Amino acid sequence: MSKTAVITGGAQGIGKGIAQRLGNDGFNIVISDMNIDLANETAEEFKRNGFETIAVEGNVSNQDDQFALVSKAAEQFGSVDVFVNNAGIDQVEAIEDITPDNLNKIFNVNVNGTVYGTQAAAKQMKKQDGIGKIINACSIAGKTAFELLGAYSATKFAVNGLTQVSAKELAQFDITVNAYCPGIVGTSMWDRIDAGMVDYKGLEPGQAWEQQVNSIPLQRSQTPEDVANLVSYLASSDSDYMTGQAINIDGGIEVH
Ligand SMILES: NC(=O)C1=CN([C@@H]2O[C@H](COP(=O)(O)OP(=O)(O)OC[C@H]3O[C@@H](n4cnc5c(N)ncnc54)[C@H](O)[C@@H]3O)[C@@H](O)[C@H]2O)C=CC1
Ligand SMILES: CC(=O)C(C)=O
Repeated sequence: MSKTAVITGGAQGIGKGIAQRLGNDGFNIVISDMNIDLANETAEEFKRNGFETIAVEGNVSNQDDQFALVSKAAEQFGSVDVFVNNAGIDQVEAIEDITPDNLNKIFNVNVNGTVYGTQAAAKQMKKQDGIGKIINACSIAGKTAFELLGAYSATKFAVNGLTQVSAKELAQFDITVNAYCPGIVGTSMWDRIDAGMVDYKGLEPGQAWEQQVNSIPLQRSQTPEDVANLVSYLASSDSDYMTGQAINIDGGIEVH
C-alpha cells in the first residue's frame, strides 16, 4: 500500500511544490488549503499526472479542521505517514506598528496551526506501524533577523522551538519532527512582502525582492522545487535517524 502525505497550504507556492515532489516519490497526496477552489484545481492537475490525490478545505488555525483533515486522509487512503505543516502567512510591519489583532492573526495561523497539525497527525500516527514524519515550515527568518518581518519572524522562531519539543516528546512513538528553513522563494508570499516594503522603505515595486535576491551567494532566487528536494528527503526513510532539526535551504544566505 502506498504511503500518504498531507500538505497544508498545498494549493500553491511551496506547498504545491512539495505535494508535486511527494507525488512523484509515490505518495498519495492530500492537499489541504483554505482556498478550496485553488486546491481543487491543483488536485485535478495532479490527477491528470496520475497521482492519487484529494483536496480538503481547512483552516489550519482551527483545531477541529486539522483533526477532520487527518481523519479524512486516513479514511480515504488508510494511513497518514507524512504531515507537512506548510501553511503560513506573512506580515510586513515595523515592530512599533504591530497591532494586537495582527499579532494574534499571524500567531494563530503560523504557530497555533503548527501545534494543531502536530496534534492531529500524532494521534493518527501513534495508531500506525512504521515511522511517522511531521515536517514543519520554518524559515531563515526563524533563525535570524529580517527587518520589518518582526511578527512573522517571531512565529518562525516559535516553529523552530515547537519542532524541537515535538521531536523530543514524539520520538518514543516512532514519530520524527523536522523543519525546512527556506530563504527567498518566488511565491505569492514574496509578492506581498515586496508590496509591503514599497511603502515602508520608499522602494519601487520589485526592488525589495531584487535586493534580497542579490544577497544570495548562489546568485539566483529559490524555487518551490528547491525546497521540495529537502522535504522529499525528510519524508523518506533516508532521514529516519534525524529528528528535531530545522534545516536551512537558502542558497547560502545563512551560514554557521
Ligand atoms: N516564500 C518564501 O520566501 C518563504 C516561505 N516560507 C514558509 O513556507 C510556507 C509556504 O509559503 P509560500 O508558499 O511562500 O506561501 P503562499 O502564500 O504562496 O501560499 C500559502 C498557501 O497557504 C494557504 N493558507 C494560508 N493561510 C492558511 C490557513 N490559515 N489555513 C489553510 N491554508 C492557508 C494559502 O491559501 C496558500 O495557498 C509558509 O509557512 C511560509 O512562511 C519560509 C521561508 C521563505
Ligand atoms: C518569507 C520568508 O520567510 C523569508 C525569509 O523571506
